Amino acid sequence: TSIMACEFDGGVVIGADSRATTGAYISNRFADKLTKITDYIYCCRSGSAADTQAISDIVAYHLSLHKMELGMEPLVETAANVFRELCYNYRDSLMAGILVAGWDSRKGGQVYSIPLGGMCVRQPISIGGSGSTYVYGYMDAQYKPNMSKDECVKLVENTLALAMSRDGSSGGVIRIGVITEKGTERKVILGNELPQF
Ligand SMILES: C#CCCCC(=O)N[C@@H](Cc1ccccc1)C(=O)N[C@@H](CC(C)C)B(O)O
Repeated sequence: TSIMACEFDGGVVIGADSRATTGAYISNRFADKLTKITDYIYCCRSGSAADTQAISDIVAYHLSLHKMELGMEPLVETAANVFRELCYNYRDSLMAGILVAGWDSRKGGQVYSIPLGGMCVRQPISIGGSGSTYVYGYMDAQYKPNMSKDECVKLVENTLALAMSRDGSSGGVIRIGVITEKGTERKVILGNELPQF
């Protein structure tokens, strides 16, 4: 897996490849690793498909109750904290590297990284999954503060395309999501349309 999330003024951009593997076999070449938690909060999943699906379902459930009690949209940091609580408390039983990203009325666009082990840290830009190891240098070299939405989308597409070309556990299509106060818009870049370097 190669996943990425990037903050910009007014929202976040999220992205993922679409490959699921069972050993060397590609068990799903069109997986959707961008998973809805609330209307304004998504997560990017890496690691065990089963573990990350189960965790996402539990967090979505808790936040749906919290929204009713609160009477307003849940905060992104609240969602990240519920993910962290599960990923840390059950760290010996789980294989899950998750990026939590979304928009709320208090802090706007936010990205929280929850790697294996269950720590939680906010980052303006974050990558994860097996493919991320190949593109840390590219991300560091290309990132600048206060990028526009379109600049973030381009950086996410390019970074994921590079990771997918190097990592055997990443591939397929690139799924992109943009989350702002207006909601979420998604698009797919097909395998034959990926940026070429
Ligand atoms: C059996 C079976 C199907 C296993 C599918 C399955 O979880 N594959 C995993 C790799 C993995 C991990 C831990 C144990 C085994 C196999 C996978 O493809 N993970 C991708 C993300 C998920 C959300 C699709 B990525 O991290 O590469």
